[in-house]
Amino acid sequence: MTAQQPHDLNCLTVAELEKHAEQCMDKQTRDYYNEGADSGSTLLENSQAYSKYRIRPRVLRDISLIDTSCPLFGARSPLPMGVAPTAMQCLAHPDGEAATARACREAGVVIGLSSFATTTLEDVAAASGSNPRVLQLYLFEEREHSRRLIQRAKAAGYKAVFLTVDTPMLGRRNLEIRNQFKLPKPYKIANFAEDSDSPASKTVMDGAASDTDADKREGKKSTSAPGVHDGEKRTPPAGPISFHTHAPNPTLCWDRDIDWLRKECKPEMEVWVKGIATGEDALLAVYHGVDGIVVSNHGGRQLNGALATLDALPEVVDAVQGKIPVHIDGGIRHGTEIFKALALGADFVWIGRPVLWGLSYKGQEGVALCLRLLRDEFTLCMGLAGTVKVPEISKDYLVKVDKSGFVSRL
Ligand SMILES: Cc1cc2nc3c(=O)[nH]c(=O)nc-3n(C[C@H](O)[C@H](O)[C@H](O)COP(=O)(O)O)c2cc1C
Ligand SMILES: CCCCC(=O)C(=O)O
Repeated sequence: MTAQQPHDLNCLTVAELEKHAEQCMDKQTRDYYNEGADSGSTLLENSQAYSKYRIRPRVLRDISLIDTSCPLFGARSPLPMGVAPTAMQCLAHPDGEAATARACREAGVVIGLSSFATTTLEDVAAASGSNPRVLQLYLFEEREHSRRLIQRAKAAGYKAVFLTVDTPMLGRRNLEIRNQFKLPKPYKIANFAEDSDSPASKTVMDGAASDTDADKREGKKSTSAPGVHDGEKRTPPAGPISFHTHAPNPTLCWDRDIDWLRKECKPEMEVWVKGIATGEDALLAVYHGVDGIVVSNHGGRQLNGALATLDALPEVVDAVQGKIPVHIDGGIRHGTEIFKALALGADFVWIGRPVLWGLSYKGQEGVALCLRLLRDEFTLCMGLAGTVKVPEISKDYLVKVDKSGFVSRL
């Protein structure tokens, strides 16, 4: 990714990228990617939260040399921005996660790979070369699947495991239900294709109609669903691995699971938790020895009515007091918003849907475009605000504007 790259005159903003992507995706994919849980108010507020803050630019500061780099996993990242893990990218483009990985490599931007990717973690590692990658983990009740995945990630040079902690149950996504979402042929939930050798597994892995998913959505009896305690012993979900059945794990808890994960991952890989939204849980994360946290509400796809991530960020930053890095995702659509998140104390941001829009627009080239737009906007914002190094970005550069237009310093 070079600064001299010519503009795509049809697409100069992430908002335009979203419009193009709408034309490129089929309805099932568009609905799955873009929707939030329930009414979608948290999805909306994740973005709107950024407009409550305005930037206080400083001038006459010689900003001729701007350094956008920051520390990440013991090395330096050229930008305080990575690609968030999002499932099933082959829905956006046949090249899927491999295309995203190649664009990330070109830009030097870290890629987060979903457990529920349509490309194996080994193929993504090959497409990444020496570029950093992290594996997002859904820790299954059936530990062996997760243990194998962790070992494979270690062998393939992943820097960290990001345990998603905001999915003890699956959020209610009505469009997904109405569309009877299923992964079309020939795509597979690639990382688990080999784990599923029963005939029943095969149908789901091959992308055929997923009765299991439909049953789960319709509330038919499942061993994994939490509910009123009826005295029966829980048994982990059996059969084909699909995200409806296996990703939500209602048994996850701090003591047993975080300690287990640290033992499995370390020292080769760091252990992070993704989906922290309160100061209390941030403190628990520090207590349990995780290497970092991501303030996230899963892009508004889990608990609707939860606080926008930018609004949750200050209490998390206060609680952590610099002991571990604090990252954030959700609703970031412009480089100035990266600046605002950093000014409020985040060390790094992750970008979800805009990357999927880029991928559906033009595959690898579209992801590269998305990363370039955000990079250029962020660099411009740093310069126009009078900052030349990422650590200089602080709350001194922001004010908050309330509903009546009253402006207050932070
Ligand atoms: C289509 C889609 C699939 C996602 N899949 C995963 C996933 O597999 N694991 C995960 O932890 N988060 C997943 N996420 C959440 C993202 O990692 C991230 O938290 C969110 O997209 C950030 O919000 P943004 O899309 O507004 O940038 C997904 C999000 C979307 C939109
Ligand atoms: C738990 C579902 C797996 C994919 C995902 O995380 C999402 O669609 O948001």
